[in-house]
Amino acid sequence: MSLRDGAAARADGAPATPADGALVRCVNVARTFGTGPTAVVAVHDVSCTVPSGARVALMGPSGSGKSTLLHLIAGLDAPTGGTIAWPGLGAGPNGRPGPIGVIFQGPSLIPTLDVTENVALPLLFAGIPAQDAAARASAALDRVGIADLGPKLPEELSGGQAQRAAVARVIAGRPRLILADEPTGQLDHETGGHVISVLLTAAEELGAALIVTTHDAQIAARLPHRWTMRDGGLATRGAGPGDDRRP
Ligand SMILES: Nc1ncnc2c1ncn2[C@@H]1O[C@H](COP(=O)(O)OP(=O)(O)OP(=O)(O)O)[C@@H](O)[C@H]1O
Repeated sequence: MSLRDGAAARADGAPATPADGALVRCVNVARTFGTGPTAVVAVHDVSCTVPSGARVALMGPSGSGKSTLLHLIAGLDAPTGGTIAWPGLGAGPNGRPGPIGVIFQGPSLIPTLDVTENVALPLLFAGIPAQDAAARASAALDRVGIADLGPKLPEELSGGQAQRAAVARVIAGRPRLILADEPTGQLDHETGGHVISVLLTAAEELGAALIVTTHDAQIAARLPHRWTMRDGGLATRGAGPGDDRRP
């Protein structure tokens, strides 16, 4: 698979094009770690489409392959089988798919940088001039309700504030797809609910699709589309209230 391949063949053989509204298309995707008797099949035979505007809760037991699938969709990892294409996103710098924002499990802020610098850093890496990056970082922090925390170091933030900062870092990049890997896993229920609200608002304002992995049924209920993984496969699909679309 080439990460530049923005028009890989669909399962029916037709080219995937932005015109069909698909941001991401996975066809028979597999990811095996290692080889031989100790190989771990983390994901197998997953076919799914992420339409623009999707709001997906990706659920499933621990070890069922959710994070692995998310990393594949993000283009941070390559499948060992099948194809992934990003027909609605195209290729960004370095051949990686175009604007995708990823929020990882647990703390992800660089401890020696203040919050504004953390949010601005990916913009600097993307070649945006320092002054513009700082302005976009401040605006993103304002959007998630922590404008006053810009000068703080990550260690001075609560868990919920740190996740808001992680959301701000994603917003600043203006992604068309946001992937959040258990963004509320280390937060109490109420704080987690606020973080999901911030994510949903951000996705709405950016016109971005959103996939959130979670073990929390109440968090999942905030998203209309439900995908469930089991033993590396996508076991059930659709299933949000009033929505039976296939993934
Ligand atoms: N880098 C790796 N090397 C080897 N095995 C891995 C690697 N990453 C994941 N795995 C294995 O792949 C399987 C799926 O892991 P994954 O993290 O995708 O599950 P998950 O559903 O996200 O779990 P959780 O809900 O606990 O985060 C597990 O058996 C895991 O041990």
